[in-house]
Amino acid sequence: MSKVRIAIVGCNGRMGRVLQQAVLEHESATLGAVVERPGSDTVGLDGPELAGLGQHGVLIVDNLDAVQDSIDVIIDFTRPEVTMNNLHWAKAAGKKLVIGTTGFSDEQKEQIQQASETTAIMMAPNMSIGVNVMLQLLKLTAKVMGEYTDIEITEAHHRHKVDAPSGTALAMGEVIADALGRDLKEVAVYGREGHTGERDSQTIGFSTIRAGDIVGEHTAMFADIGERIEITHKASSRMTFAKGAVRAAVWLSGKGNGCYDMSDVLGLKQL
Ligand SMILES: NC(=O)C1=CN([C@@H]2O[C@H](COP(=O)(O)OP(=O)(O)OC[C@H]3O[C@@H](n4cnc5c(N)ncnc54)[C@H](OP(=O)(O)O)[C@@H]3O)[C@@H](O)[C@H]2O)C=CC1
Ligand SMILES: O=C(O)C1=N[C@H](C(=O)O)C[C@H](O)C1
Repeated sequence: MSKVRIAIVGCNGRMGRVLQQAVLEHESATLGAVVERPGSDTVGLDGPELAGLGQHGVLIVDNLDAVQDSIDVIIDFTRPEVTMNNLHWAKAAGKKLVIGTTGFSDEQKEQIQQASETTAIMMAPNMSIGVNVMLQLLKLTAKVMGEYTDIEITEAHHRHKVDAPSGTALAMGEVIADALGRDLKEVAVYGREGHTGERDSQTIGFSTIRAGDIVGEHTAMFADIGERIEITHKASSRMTFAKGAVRAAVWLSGKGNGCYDMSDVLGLKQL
């Protein structure tokens, strides 16, 4: 079988560099293209070589038109506005799209859903296996203990992260709120300061840490009087996200139109 030809958009970024490595190491994938921002002074350079992976003859371009015939699936870990442009391009060009970017507005999420009616899209704020198993554990814990415990979500990331709370923390909140029949928009509390009054038992609290080189850490606490459960995931390497994204791209290459997530890729919905 021929290999799935993957384009990495944002190839010089923290994720872009490990994504190139993960594609090169995957037996069913090949690096079809590497893309950077228009006007980048890295255009024309060998993408993998710049990422410290040796020469592979895949030269950086600054637009997807230039590589349309060399790619099957796009992997995008950039910024929301960049991803939205790539979404429109993918739709017009009939290419499949894996979205790892976080920080979308509700309107942008709606546009992604709409595009998936005519394009295959896989979107997940966290592509590690561990976080997606954790989301299943949260569903179970919320159903058993959520009604009588105080629920707090904390997350920690590196100093360069630009969105907060993380996409993963928000997904954790959504899974828990859904399991409890609550609307996250109504019950989420994003940080506390001053005279806050006592805790409202229906709320789900979020706390954010930005420091140093933390790759990504997430905890959900379900606290009662006398006991509490804390479910934690710690990523210590971006390769865990990159491997998940490449696995998703290869999986998506065989799928029809629709909006999929990591639980589809990992077969967690059948559990
Ligand atoms: N789903 C998941 O599992 C994970 C998701 N993420 C998310 O991925 C995103 C990226 O994170 P990270 O890699 O740390 O960020 P970086 O800022 O390191 O990387 C983003 C890259 O995109 C490039 N870029 C900007 N504009 C364009 C454009 N128009 N075309 C092509 N490339 C462009 C940037 O270039 P320049 O520097 O010149 O602006 C940069 O190289 C974030 O939203 C983050 O939250 C991160 C890890 C895991
Ligand atoms: O920006 C990051 O680095 C990460 N972002 C994702 C998120 O917002 O949840 C996933 C991961 O934790 C790393």
